Amino acid sequence: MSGLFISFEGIDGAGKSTHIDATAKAFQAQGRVVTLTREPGGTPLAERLRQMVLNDSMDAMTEALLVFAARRDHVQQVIVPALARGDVVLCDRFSDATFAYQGGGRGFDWQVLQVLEQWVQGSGLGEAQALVKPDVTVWFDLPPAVAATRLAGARIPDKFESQPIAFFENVAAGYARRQAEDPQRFARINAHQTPDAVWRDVQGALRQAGHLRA
Ligand SMILES: Nc1ncnc2c1ncn2[C@@H]1O[C@H](COP(=O)(O)OP(=O)(O)OP(=O)(O)O)[C@@H](O)[C@H]1O
Ligand SMILES: Cc1cn([C@H]2C[C@H](O)[C@@H](COP(=O)(O)O)O2)c(=O)[nH]c1=O
Repeated sequence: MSGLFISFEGIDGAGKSTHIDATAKAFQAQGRVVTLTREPGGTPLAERLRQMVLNDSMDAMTEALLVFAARRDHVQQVIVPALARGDVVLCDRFSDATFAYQGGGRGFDWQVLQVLEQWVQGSGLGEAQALVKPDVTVWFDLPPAVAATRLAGARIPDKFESQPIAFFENVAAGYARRQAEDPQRFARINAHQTPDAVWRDVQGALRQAGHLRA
């Protein structure tokens, strides 16, 4: 059986985490082995880099280089081996988040991010070849003002969660640009609904793509 790579994306508070466990259970009920992971993170080294990215002040290029360094380790150590075993890999954020947050949110150069993506998710030798990238990206699309209301008081905000709504408008624009560049890969979910309705749409999208049975 071949592996399947699904990423979950959206601005902070959009509702990704609420639905990733349910997605894992749905695949396990169909006899699939699931690898649940996240970015930045997923390996001991990448989790250490996560702490820096989420807590330390730095410029946009430093942030981009650290998240790609974490991704390189994660791809090599976890994602590629899991896909080779035939697992379903469910990843809470992947490279679209870098384009959305560092590209859209921070205004870092989109073309430089595309070069880094080729290097990090390819062979690392700069050769033109198939990238390690999600088969499906489930994008939880939620107005930033609604996400802010959901997060208010829920936990101590990290560096990104403390950003103003204007920042998240730019992050959302980054996600929209990524979707426009690769529309077949994206399942855009209206996350401004009840959790049950969002879950129905997530299942519907994965069924329509032929990955979940009814
Ligand atoms: N459809 C929904 N309607 C109302 N509240 C929701 C909905 N989905 C999730 N929530 C609540 O919103 C908050 C954020 O949800 P969740 O942690 O799943 O978001 P997230 O996208 O994973 O956020 P982050 O990326 O910041 O970790 C939680 O308190 C959760 O219970
Ligand atoms: C992968 C990735 C993530 N980020 C940001 C986005 C979030 O604010 C945090 C991760 O926190 P979460 O609770 O796991 O969603 O990191 C980023 O800026 N760039 C990235 O590439």
